[in-house]
Amino acid sequence: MAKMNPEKSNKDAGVIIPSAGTGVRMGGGTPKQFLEINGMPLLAHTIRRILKISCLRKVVIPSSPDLSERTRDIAHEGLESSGLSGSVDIAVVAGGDERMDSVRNGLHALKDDDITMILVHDAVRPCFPLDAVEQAIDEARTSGAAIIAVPARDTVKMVDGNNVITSTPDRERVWLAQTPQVFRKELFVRAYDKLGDKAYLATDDASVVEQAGYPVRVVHGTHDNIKVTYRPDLQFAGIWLKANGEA
Ligand SMILES: Nc1ccn([C@@H]2O[C@H](COP(=O)(O)OP(=O)(O)OP(=O)(O)O)[C@@H](O)[C@H]2O)c(=O)n1
Ligand SMILES: C[C@](O)(CO)[C@H](O)COP(=O)(O)O
Repeated sequence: MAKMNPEKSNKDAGVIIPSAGTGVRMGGGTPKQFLEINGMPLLAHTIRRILKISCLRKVVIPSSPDLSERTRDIAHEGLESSGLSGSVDIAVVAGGDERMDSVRNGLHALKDDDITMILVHDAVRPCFPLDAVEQAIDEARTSGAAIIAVPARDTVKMVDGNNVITSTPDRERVWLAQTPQVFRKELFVRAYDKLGDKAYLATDDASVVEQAGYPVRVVHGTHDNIKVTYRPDLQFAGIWLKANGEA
């Protein structure tokens, strides 16, 4: 029987970092994950912080094929600077048309790996809270699925096609989904299998699991954990990363 590398033996998680978007809302031609913040691509910041999660064994990055080499270079630089070359594997795979297609491809690359937990984290969320992620991993180990989210700060309105308010949901029960989102591998695979070819567009990973009928818990995140979407978000992320010792 093949001997397990001792540096990997206590690591049982894989992370999918979907990075195949084109950044339409950011504009400007360069996909936002390659824009520089404090002298480093946004994707590099996200990877370096993700590598601080102690149970990670494998990082899978869905990327558009023309940018896969650049993506691989950024990922390997991150791995080397974190001193984890011997204990974490990296794979870059093809992304898909929608975020959920990219995640599906990432999941395919992890299917046969000897891991029990899967995290999914946007390439463009570099300011996530590590302690909350560890809590979400613990929660998902026990209950199957947990995501980082924050309660709504503002009053929420449901609005019809004519911009008329139709209802005001109870704010106490409205949470905004972020990433990382964490799942037991066998449950996440089953949820995607259950979807099959159904035409269903999930804008996050928990939705796929909810559709399959499994409960997903929320763990309190932070409002700082923004998804870099518009130009000013780059500035916020730059300040946050400096203030938190991340270059
Ligand atoms: N087909 C897609 C679309 C998105 N993503 C990734 O999913 C994350 C969140 O998506 P979003 O912020 O919407 O990124 P973009 O799709 O690039 O942005 P936009 O919607 O403005 O075009 C990003 O890391 C993005 O690269 C992906 O891997 N594959
Ligand atoms: C997964 C996500 O980041 C959770 O908030 C979000 O749903 C992604 O949405 P987008 O349409 O790809 O920006």
